[in-house]
Amino acid sequence: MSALYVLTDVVQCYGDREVLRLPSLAVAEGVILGLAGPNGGGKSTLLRLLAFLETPVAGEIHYRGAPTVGREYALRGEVTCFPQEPYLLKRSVRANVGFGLTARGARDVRDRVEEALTMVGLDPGRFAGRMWHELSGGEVKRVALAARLALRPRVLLLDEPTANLDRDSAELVRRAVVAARERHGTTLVISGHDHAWLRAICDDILWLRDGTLAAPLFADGHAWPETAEQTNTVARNVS
Ligand SMILES: Nc1ncnc2c1ncn2[C@@H]1O[C@H](COP(=O)(O)OP(=O)(O)OP(=O)(O)O)[C@@H](O)[C@H]1O
Repeated sequence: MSALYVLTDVVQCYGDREVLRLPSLAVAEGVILGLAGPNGGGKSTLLRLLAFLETPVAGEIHYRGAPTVGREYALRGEVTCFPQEPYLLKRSVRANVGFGLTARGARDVRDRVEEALTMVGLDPGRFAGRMWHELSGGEVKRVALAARLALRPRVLLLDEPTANLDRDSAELVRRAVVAARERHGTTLVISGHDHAWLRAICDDILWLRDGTLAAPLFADGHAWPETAEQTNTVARNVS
């Protein structure tokens, strides 16, 4: 696999406070990379940089082999974000999931909406015609995820996608994410506090604390941050 992102000496500050410092980080195309660590560790900040929503105050981000500085706006179309608290448009489930596809002029909107709903475990026959207010909180989250999956993005960045979900819903999200990579080759970066869930799905998990990369967790769980000695190890599949 080749590197999709390469970050070198990246620093991000809010005001005069440094919140992220990454000497070196590479994310391979097609990987599922987890971001773990305590509140305020810098996970969401890193996701915003990978989404090109912010520009670092220092350092370089390369995407698909080219520098990104000055091209952030154009590059945002390559990346789809799933925020911590996704919301739906005041429309039907079908209209919500199809919104981005219709905006892009896709022709097979109906089929792709149904595929995406099925991927998140929502039967299109039961759910597509429902209105946004006829859903539980967990269903809202899965509809919002289906709207992102329907776009078949190259990169999908998920900020705590299982927060407030019960075990069954979290499992459905896990399967949907795996399917996105298997069917469409999507690269996924996922932040979360549910370490067991992350370990079940991620090729690698990075541990961010106080804005720096600490010891890595591996998907097989053999190295927890308390005991690991390695630092600044990054997604292993980078060539
Ligand atoms: N817009 C902002 N302005 C100022 N400081 C910010 C802003 N966003 C985040 N921060 C600060 O940056 C640091 C990293 O925050 P970030 O949201 O990236 O952490 P996180 O690891 O995602 O946390 P959580 O697990 O709570 O979601 C924190 O100290 C936070 O207070």
